[in-house]
Amino acid sequence: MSKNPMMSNYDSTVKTFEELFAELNEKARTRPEGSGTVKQLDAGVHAIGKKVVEEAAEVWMAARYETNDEAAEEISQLLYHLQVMMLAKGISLEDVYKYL
Ligand SMILES: N=c1c2ncn([C@@H]3O[C@H](COP(=O)(O)OP(=O)(O)OP(=O)(O)O)[C@@H](O)[C@H]3O)c2ncn1[C@@H]1O[C@H](COP(=O)(O)O)[C@@H](O)[C@H]1O
Repeated sequence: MSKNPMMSNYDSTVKTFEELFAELNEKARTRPEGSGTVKQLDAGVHAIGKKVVEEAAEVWMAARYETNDEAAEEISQLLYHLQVMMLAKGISLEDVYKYL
């Protein structure tokens, strides 16, 4: 069990932010049939940007009116779409982390 209270629900079997980014990079490279990520990338930066804004609004509404678990799910979807945007633009994790 982690000593960090922010990580108290962390389960080592779940996907991390870095692991998802590596998976999405691989999808972009290999372009498997049926991948939603490939479809998003093909739709382009403008369409991906709309998804980012849509998911951000869903995070806001879930945080305001729904449970923490529902808000967490919306946050996961926002993180996913931000990663798709990073891939579409060729922005790496390091490019973002240097500003954190
Ligand atoms: N984590 C995600 C993830 N989060 C959100 N989404 C997509 O983001 C959208 C958000 O869902 P909404 O509830 O807003 O649904 P929606 O508005 O009805 O969705 P759309 O009609 O716009 O597709 C859904 O279409 C999901 O497919 C995700 N799609 C994929 N992943 C993961 O990305 C990886 C690669 O996925 P594929 O490229 O599809 O193989 C896998 O590990 C997936 O689990």
